[in-house]
Amino acid sequence: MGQLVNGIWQDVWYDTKSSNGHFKRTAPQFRHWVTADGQPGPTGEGGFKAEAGRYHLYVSLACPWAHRTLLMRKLKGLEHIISVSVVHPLMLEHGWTFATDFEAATGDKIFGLDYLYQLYLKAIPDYTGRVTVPVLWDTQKNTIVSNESSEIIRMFNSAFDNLGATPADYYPEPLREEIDRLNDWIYPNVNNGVYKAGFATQQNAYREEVANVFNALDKLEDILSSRRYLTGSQLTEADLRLWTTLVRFDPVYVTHFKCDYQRISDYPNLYGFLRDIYQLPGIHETVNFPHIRNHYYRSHKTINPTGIISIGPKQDLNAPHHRDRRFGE
Ligand SMILES: N[C@@H](CCC(=O)N[C@@H](CS)C(=O)NCC(=O)O)C(=O)O
Repeated sequence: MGQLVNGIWQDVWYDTKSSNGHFKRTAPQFRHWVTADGQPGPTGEGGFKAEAGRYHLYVSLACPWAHRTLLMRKLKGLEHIISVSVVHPLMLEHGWTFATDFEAATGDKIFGLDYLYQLYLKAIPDYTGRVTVPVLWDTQKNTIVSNESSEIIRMFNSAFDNLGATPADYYPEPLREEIDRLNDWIYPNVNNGVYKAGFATQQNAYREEVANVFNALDKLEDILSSRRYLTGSQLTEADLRLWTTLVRFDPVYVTHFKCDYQRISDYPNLYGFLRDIYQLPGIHETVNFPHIRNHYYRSHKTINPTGIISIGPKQDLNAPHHRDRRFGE
């Protein structure tokens, strides 16, 4: 765990002292957009035209943010258009590495690098900042297009549609406002909420953060009691973004991040929603529990110094959910 400072790797843990024990996530710095015609997107520069085989996605199978991008790549049928490298699940003194001594850790398929930070240095030799996954790499311009998953999934949703992507829209125009509103509170309270609870270093900070997590889960349970997905009958990016946290919740966040007031399996609707999406075609192939559980329990030495991986819950994600029948779809 660490970061780059003026192009030099420094092995330091998150600073929570300056924020009264609260964990603060820093903003990603690469914000260009791949677009169908290469015109600039909402941020960054233009020149990143959608082309088959041009872009490469670097992910961790453990990371919920990287998982969003893998889900969208799968649902949009982009596997033959965008290739992927998978980092090793352990993130220790060198940050994410390309070691291959773990099943499904592929190494760096483009450059054969040892560490992910070396990729950031290829983009900006004196880069200062965190070295995070996912990363969308442009093999033509030899740079990082984006390291912000919420934007990468929007690109995947539409930019490659003329190149044979599966025709489906997970950010449909009529639902955009509602999706944005959902994302706006689900991200701080749930996706990042569990990290803020888990990385808190003062009791008050933890109490505040963990309460936010469960208040938000109660609200979500209520929404999902009357509709199959968050905005109704259609699966959208808001569902996918929530889901990558839910699938990690009982196996990791309950014990490792001390989010133990309730499990997802204690919420009938959230648990049904979790199983519903898990059972959609192709989705379970993006889930790798050995990466997920090894990453968290063995990488975060400040909160789990022994590196012992808990036994984990008894959970059958293939059990019937009946949400399709219940909501008439
Ligand atoms: N805003 C980023 C956040 C990604 C992120 O924080 N990824 C974590 C892994 S789950 C990471 O790489 N952390 C390394 C670090 O913070 O040094 C996104 O959504 O793409």
